[in-house]
Amino acid sequence: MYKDKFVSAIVVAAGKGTRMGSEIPKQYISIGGKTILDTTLYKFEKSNEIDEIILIVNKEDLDYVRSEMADDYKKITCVKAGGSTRTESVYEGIKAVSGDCGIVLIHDGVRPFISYNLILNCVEGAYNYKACIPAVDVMDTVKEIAEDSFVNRTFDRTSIKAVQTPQAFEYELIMNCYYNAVTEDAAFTDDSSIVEYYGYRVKVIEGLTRNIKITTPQDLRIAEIFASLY
Ligand SMILES: Nc1ccn([C@@H]2O[C@H](COP(=O)(O)OP(=O)(O)OP(=O)(O)O)[C@@H](O)[C@H]2O)c(=O)n1
Ligand SMILES: C[C@](O)(CO)[C@H](O)COP(=O)(O)O
Repeated sequence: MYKDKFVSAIVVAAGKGTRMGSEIPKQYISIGGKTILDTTLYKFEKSNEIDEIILIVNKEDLDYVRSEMADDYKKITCVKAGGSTRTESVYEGIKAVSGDCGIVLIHDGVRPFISYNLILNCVEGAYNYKACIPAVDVMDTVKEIAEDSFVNRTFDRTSIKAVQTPQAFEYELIMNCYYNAVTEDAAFTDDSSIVEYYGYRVKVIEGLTRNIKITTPQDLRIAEIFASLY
């Protein structure tokens, strides 16, 4: 609980890992003796603020996860199949949270290096502002490139941030936004974009550089090092 609010964490792990190109989906690859997904789940299991975990996985992994993984986590209340996009998978999670849920955290199952402090800060942000996301500075210069591969424009980097998860929201706000968004044609790449799309303000807090999304084989090598540190 955070103050008077029941807090649900939705961990989405129903992706195929196309960019990783591994034989098994990347969330089941072991780093430092534990799968990436287990490392992520452990953080939410041990966080003081989290009351329940909703785990979203591929339909074909449901039996394995329910029988071999879910029992290790007392806070997992539901393991459910995701959809063909991240947005669909998240929506399955939102529909599965407990009735008394007040705050929802949505986290990528492949961001295992999240800290307890970041979880707390995101929950606190959702409590205070209804919508809160973590972000870090961008180290490269960011440009918009036209279809002909010539530069259109260069952004002012002081106002550009790279956004992470967990993204945290008041339950009613995120439920209403997702309920409407699933019928939209737009492709949303994070949860905040959906909330922004419906005109709500989203508070940005300091993220964590180690909270990487393991996406490519190179990320996996970095993750091996991080696993021995965090
Ligand atoms: N249909 C989907 C797609 C993605 N995800 C989850 O969303 C997170 C971020 O997605 P990404 O890193 O893109 O994972 P994949 O979709 O597996 O990777 P790729 O895009 O390379 O196929 C991951 O934890 C992934 O499992 C999901 O639950 N359902
Ligand atoms: C939600 C996210 O992790 C925020 O940075 C990101 O947008 C997910 O993108 P992906 O292409 O689904 O990995």
